[in-house]
Amino acid sequence: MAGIRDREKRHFPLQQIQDVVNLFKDQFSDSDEPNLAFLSIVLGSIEHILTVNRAVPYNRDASKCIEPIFPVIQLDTIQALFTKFVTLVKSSVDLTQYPGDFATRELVKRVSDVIWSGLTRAYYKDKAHLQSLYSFLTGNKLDCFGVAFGVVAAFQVLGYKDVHLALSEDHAWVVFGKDLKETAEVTWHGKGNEDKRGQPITVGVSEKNWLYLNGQPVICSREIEVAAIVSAINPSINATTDSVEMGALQQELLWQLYDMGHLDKYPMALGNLGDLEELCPTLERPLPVQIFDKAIESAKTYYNEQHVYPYTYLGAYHCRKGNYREALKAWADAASVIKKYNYTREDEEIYKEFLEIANDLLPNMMKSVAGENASRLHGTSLLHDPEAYANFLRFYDGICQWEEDSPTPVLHITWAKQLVFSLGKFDPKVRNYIDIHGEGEEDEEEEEEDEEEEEEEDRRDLERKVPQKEVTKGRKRKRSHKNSENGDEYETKDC
Ligand SMILES: FC(F)c1nnc(N2CCN(c3ncnc4sc(CC(F)(F)F)cc34)CC2)s1
Repeated sequence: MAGIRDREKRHFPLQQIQDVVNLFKDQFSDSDEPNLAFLSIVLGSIEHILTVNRAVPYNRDASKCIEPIFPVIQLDTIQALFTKFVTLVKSSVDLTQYPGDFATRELVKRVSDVIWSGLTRAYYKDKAHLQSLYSFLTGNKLDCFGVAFGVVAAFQVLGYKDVHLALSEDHAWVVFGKDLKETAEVTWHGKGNEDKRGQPITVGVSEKNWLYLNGQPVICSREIEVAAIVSAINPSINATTDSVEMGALQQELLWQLYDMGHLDKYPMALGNLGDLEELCPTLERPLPVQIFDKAIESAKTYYNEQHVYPYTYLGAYHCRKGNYREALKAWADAASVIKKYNYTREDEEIYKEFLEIANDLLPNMMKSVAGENASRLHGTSLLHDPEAYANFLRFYDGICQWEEDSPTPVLHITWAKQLVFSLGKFDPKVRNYIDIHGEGEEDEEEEEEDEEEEEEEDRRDLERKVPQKEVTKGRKRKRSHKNSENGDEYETKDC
């Protein structure tokens, strides 16, 4: 692994967002890999100054907003930290004990221990700004993602090309070896769970398990690892304020990675970009909904529809915009993904996501729609819309199916109370306009229709031989439409 070369040095000192964008562009400009440790230290040091230690001159005259500032990042600061990381990694691992081009499980565990032992004993693990090597090298603190990323960056320093980051929607681990066939835990997950560092993630562990995305995690290349640290940028200064400069830098870098195609297989990064574009739209760039749809298409194309967040990003966006029909459809689609999983105790994050939708967002949405007199009087309200009702039922059906065969229950009395509350808001007449059948029944119906078509074909044959006055027509097929991507169909008749 080369150190910091002229290719990096010539961009310093970094004085504005464009300098950082150019530095990143340069990292992808030739055959060498982007330098993960170096880039993480750069991003972490900028984030530290813009969010944690905002040495912004306090503006006494409150009427003038504080001029956006950008810290001047000196090369020697970055160089010192990078050297510290390289020294730590190279001095802790005696590579003569690990011959061969590919990493071994023992070496992966060793490097994970090196990062692990560099952490302070006790600290709040889910605090903000603990994701970068800047945090590791200046504060000895990393979050779950940061430890996994640190292991991959360390292997790059040691000259390995096979160790890569694997990302699910709430966990991170590494893949390594010939054809990236091996997997290993390198960090902890959640609270109160023993870490399983060094262990492989077997099919038995990942099957029907949301934490491991049923074997469909994002397997990063070096470029997608850069996208991961850009996506992990946290512009928040406190619970209510974000650094405009840090958010702008993250947005710029994500568009640069997007243009190079490095977000194509990374739905969550596309979701992050969609959220940033909602806050601060970039001229001549796709709209947030288009970006969220790209994330959905990416999850369909590369991850066999096993990812939930692309739909919850879209649903949250539509809910914020008051597009309640579209929000309902996105949430029904999200539930149609989660129903393929069994809920286990380490899935709290996605549980909280669906709990908020079912017991907070949906009821409030129904309340506000029920209050809209005009649309109610004209029957154009969502409460009269059979498609909205069908999506509402599909949402809850998905959650019930999620709970089925799960070792941990999902539903409790609050879910039931909120279901009754939301369900009761729909106009009773809407129930006359939908037919419900699962995937199994639909096959029967299709068989029936196939038989009819065969009979029809026989009649036409007969007619051609013995012309008759009239031939009875097959039964008229009701208009049916795919309400979801996974084959469940809720048929609606023309109302
Ligand atoms: F509206 C909802 F769907 C969401 N809003 N923000 C969401 N995020 C925020 C960003 N986020 C992420 N964004 C990019 N990459 C990753 S990799 C990962 C798992 C772990 F942290 F590595 F363990 C999480 C994550 C997690 C999901 S989902």
